[in-house]
Amino acid sequence: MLTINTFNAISQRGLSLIEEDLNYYLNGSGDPDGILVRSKNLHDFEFPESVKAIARAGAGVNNIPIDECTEKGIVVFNTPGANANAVKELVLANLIASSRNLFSAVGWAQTLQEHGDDVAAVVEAKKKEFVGSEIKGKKLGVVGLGAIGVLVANDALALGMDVVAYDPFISVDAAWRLSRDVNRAMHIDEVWAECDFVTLHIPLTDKTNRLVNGSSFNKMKEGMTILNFSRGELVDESTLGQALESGTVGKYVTDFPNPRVLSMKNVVPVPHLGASTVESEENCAVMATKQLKTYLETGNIKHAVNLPDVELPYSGKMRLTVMHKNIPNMVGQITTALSGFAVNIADMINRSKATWAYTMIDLDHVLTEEEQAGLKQKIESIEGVVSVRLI
Ligand SMILES: NC(=O)C1=CN([C@@H]2O[C@H](COP(=O)(O)OP(=O)(O)OC[C@H]3O[C@@H](n4cnc5c(N)ncnc54)[C@H](O)[C@@H]3O)[C@@H](O)[C@H]2O)C=CC1
Ligand SMILES: O=C(O)CCC(=O)C(=O)O
Repeated sequence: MLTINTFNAISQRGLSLIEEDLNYYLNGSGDPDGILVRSKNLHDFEFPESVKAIARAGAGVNNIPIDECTEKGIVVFNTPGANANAVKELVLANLIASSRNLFSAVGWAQTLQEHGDDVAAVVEAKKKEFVGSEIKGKKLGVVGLGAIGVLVANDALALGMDVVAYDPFISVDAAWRLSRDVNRAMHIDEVWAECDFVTLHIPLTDKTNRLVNGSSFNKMKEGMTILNFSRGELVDESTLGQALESGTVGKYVTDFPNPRVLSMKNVVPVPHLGASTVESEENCAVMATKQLKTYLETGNIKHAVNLPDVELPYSGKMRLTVMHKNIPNMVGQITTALSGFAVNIADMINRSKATWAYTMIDLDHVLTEEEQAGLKQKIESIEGVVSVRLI
């Protein structure tokens, strides 16, 4: 039996894939084989030794200590694209709503009951204070052209906007999906200088932390709106307040409110709703659960952030999986360890991603419990090996 524990509210569509499988316990013990999580911060979490994999039902993995997990032999998955449409729709909604002052106007209208039969007259007298602008013909900057950024860029074009985008690391897949009418910014400063709206769709990493900072604000077109549905830390809050105060930034729409940002003027706080649709929660939960179960049951890897995709049709009687550093002579040492157990290799695969690698070897017969323990111990003692499983 395998155990999967969950953090956060995971959609029932995903949970049923565990509950209805007799080989699994859901939230069954303190020593799970796998963890399903959404936004819970796991940086201070003590991972039990039993944990072999974590699946993030969502895109951003900054809540998971990836390097620590990798060193401990834990594979970390996410669900690329599974919530992209939900975020895109909310970004477009906020693009229009912020341009039309919709939230403050609706907030005001909700207070009018006391005017009784005069409500219509009060509305007509005051509505000029909420006059907005159309987004058609305005320039939108999209920073990050991944699953979400591409959808936002293409649909903003359809709404009549000029779109300029910046992503020096765009994938070939994303480039194929991007409309050729999206203009390419060669430097992020072009986005700051030219755009009426900028929307951020990049991961939070050491390199992108405070990507939008005092120097960016100095280059910005006066009064621009920034939409941040990626992560709060991408924007330097120590200089944001002044940029909003001076009007350099006209509005800051953020999915990541905190006390500091809430005290600033012209902030539109959204309570982290980017991925909060029934459809997106189901997509993420189902994808994350399937990836996690596939890894636990077969060793095959799809959409891990710390290892490459590795898939090998099961062709032997028993499977050996080894997660190890991407250094010379690892496969040689693993097969040498196997040679002591008089077992033939039916098939094998080795793939690497940056400094880490993964080797799967199908064996032509089932080893005894004693042989399995001996083999595991031998391979675990190879320098650079962080996880060994026999499935
Ligand atoms: N508000 C919410 O509920 C949600 C927030 N997110 C956030 O949005 C982020 C993006 O999500 P996806 O589009 O699904 O991710 P993705 O991985 O498909 O795309 C990210 C893109 O950013 C680009 N990029 C990385 N560093 C960059 C830089 N310095 N400048 C320009 N481009 C850069 C990458 O090349 C990639 O194309 C996630 O990492 C997450 O933090 C994602 C889903 C829901
Ligand atoms: O699970 C959620 O609601 C948050 C989604 C998110 O922020 C992400 O996928 O990066």
